Amino acid sequence: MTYSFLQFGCGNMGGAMLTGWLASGIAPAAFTVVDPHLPQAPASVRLLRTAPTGEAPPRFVLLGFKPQGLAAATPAITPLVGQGTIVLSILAGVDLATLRARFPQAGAVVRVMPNLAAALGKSPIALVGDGDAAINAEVTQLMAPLGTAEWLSDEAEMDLVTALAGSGPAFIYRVIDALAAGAADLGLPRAQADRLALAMVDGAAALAAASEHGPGELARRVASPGGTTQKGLDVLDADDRLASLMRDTLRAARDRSAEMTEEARAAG
Ligand SMILES: NC(=O)C1=CN([C@@H]2O[C@H](COP(=O)(O)OP(=O)(O)OC[C@H]3O[C@@H](n4cnc5c(N)ncnc54)[C@H](O)[C@@H]3O)[C@@H](O)[C@H]2O)C=CC1
Ligand SMILES: O=C(O)[C@@H]1CCC=N1
Repeated sequence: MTYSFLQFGCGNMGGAMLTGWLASGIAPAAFTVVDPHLPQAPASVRLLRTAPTGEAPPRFVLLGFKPQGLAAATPAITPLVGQGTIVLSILAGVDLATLRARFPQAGAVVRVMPNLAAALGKSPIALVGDGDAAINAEVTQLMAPLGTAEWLSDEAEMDLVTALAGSGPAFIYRVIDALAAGAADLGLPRAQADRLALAMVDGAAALAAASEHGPGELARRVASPGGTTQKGLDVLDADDRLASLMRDTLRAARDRSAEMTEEARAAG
């Protein structure tokens, strides 16, 4: 597959996606990055400070800047979006209607919600768009090197999916940090606690991903009756503690995504 790919914004998330694509063997020459601040693009990727002029619209345009930058960025991007262009947007909270209003001439607009593990090909990639089945298949193929594509049946799910799949790594990093901090408080040297917590989470996630069993059954298998694990699980489970903490966390992130949708609509 050859790509003609123009990426606006190559920071944390756009950079992770580009890293994932390049690692999969796609030729760097397939990509042009437009970013006013990126210090350096990966080797052989064309880096421009402003949108190119006089060039034919590419097959893919990726919007990879902050959601609040969409209105200001639109005039420079518009001439590069043709009827044969698929606009891919990773902008949290910017809905298809807003994107379509900005790029009415696009062949399709597709919202993409990845996370930073795209750099390793291990991101969930939530997708929703207004293209046909052939376009969706093409986008699925494009996303394959970054992780697991998951098309949503309803765009309304995107706020919650953003909380879970997009923001989720930050929540897990907090958990890793809290485990290590807890162990340090209870007496382990902090650096050792950090190493142990990270190795444990890495192995536990890999095992869960490889296992035919769900996390509930895996937890049961760790917990010997009358042993240490059950005592800890009793603390997490008491009064629905962990479950309600996770629900509240996701709700807050989801609601912020919905607010951002309104803000992006209001920006015109
Ligand atoms: N950071 C994350 O884990 C995730 C971020 N996202 C979304 O990705 C987008 C980018 O977020 P980050 O990468 O974290 O931000 P960032 O601040 O690291 O990167 C944004 C980049 O866009 C560039 N930029 C700003 N205005 C531009 C313009 N008009 N044209 C071209 N480039 C421009 C900046 O120079 C910067 O390099 C956001 O819309 C966010 O909602 C989505 C999923 C996960
Ligand atoms: O925090 C944010 O708004 C973005 C969207 C998902 C992850 N980062």
